[in-house]
Amino acid sequence: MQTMSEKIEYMSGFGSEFSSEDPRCPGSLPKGQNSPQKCPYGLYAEQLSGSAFTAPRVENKRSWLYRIRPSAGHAPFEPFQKGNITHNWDEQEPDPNQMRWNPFDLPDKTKNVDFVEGLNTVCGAGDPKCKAGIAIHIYSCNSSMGNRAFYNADGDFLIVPQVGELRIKTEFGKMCVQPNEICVIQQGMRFCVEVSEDSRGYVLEVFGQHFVLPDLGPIGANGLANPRDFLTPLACYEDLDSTHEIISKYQGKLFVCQQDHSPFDVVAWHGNYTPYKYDLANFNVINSVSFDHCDPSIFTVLTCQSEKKGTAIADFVIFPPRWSVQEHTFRPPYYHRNCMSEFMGLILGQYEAKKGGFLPGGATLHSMMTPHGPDFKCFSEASEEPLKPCRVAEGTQAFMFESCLGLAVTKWGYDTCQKLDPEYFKCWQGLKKNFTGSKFA
Ligand SMILES: O=C(O)Cc1cc(O)ccc1O
Ligand SMILES: [Fe+2]
Repeated sequence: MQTMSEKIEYMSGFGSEFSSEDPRCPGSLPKGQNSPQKCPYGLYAEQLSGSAFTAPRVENKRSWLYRIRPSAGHAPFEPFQKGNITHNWDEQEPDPNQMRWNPFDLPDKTKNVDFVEGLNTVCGAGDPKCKAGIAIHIYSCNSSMGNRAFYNADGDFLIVPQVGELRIKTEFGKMCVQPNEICVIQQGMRFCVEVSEDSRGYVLEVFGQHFVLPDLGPIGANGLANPRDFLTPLACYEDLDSTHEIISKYQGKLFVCQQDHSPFDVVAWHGNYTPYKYDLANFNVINSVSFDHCDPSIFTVLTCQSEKKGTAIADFVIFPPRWSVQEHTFRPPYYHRNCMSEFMGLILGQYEAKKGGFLPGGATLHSMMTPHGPDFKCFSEASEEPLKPCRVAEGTQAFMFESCLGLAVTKWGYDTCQKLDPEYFKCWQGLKKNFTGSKFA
């Protein structure tokens, strides 16, 4: 695939203490202290806090940015009326049905829509004011943000591109994120998305906590998503004295303000609170090599934990290409009723439990205790297939946002997008009675 990215370099590690200086300004990072009376090169020092000052050391997140001007120099914010972001979870009556969306529309070719204008909330729960909850959005855009920068005061964005490469300028430097890669841009970090084609993807927003790598327990010290495969940008500033717009997502609404310079004017920075990206192809898959279907938590890339031990406000789980070797086992996902909510998306190919109907760029939602599982065709085939070792999910990538919260579907998700498939329930209708009363059916 032709990419528009120049060769971008990154630093490797998850949540590490990084430091980076734009090579055009050697010595721009103050030595031995954060706030010198005068910073090198006449820069301003600014701290970005991603945790309470007093959070335990392992959870303490902050970065120091050395920038041409401090972020405070901007005109007042006013409401920004574009896009379909909402945190009004009462727009629709609750609906426990299994839901499936056909692929969400790419933007109308006659209009220019950027990443922020192209954000639509599908479902969610909770409230950023109380730092509790999540929102799931679909973005669909065809234009770059130009002199616009966005930051989310409410929480963190985990962005999953499905079509189109995103070139993301951040205060920390540049990232290029393609389908089958993801990135996380945490609370408060300013960024600008450039695209050169129709682009679409999914966003998981968490209000309360940051994403962490799951514990590995008996798996040991290595496996699943390895920390060294997470990539953080290198400092790269621009010095532009032209009008820029800053868009803030604050308490579920968008606001815009103007300033007379680029916000991407960070010459050097250090800290452990940064944006990062991850290539899903680097996921080290661990699974049963004897029998039975393991729970999909074995495929957790990142988790955002609730206060309740082991219970996620949101897990980001993938279904990567892998070997399937289990003996005397029904190998696809089992039939399931879950106390958690399961929102699934498809980046590429087909999902093993539903080879028809669930399409790349579409989604499903199986709410709390809503029964779901393999469709009729999958069940019939997998009950009879010879159990040889075989590759599954080759050339595909499905994923799940799993949450302990009950998710409410928005008006956009239910109605405006016009993608909800009323026929979805039919995929389980062919599951007939096989019971004969005799042990050997
Ligand atoms: O398709 C789903 O519903 C997701 C899922 C996958 C799996 O392998 C086991 C349980 C589960 O909920
Ligand atoms: Fe499930």
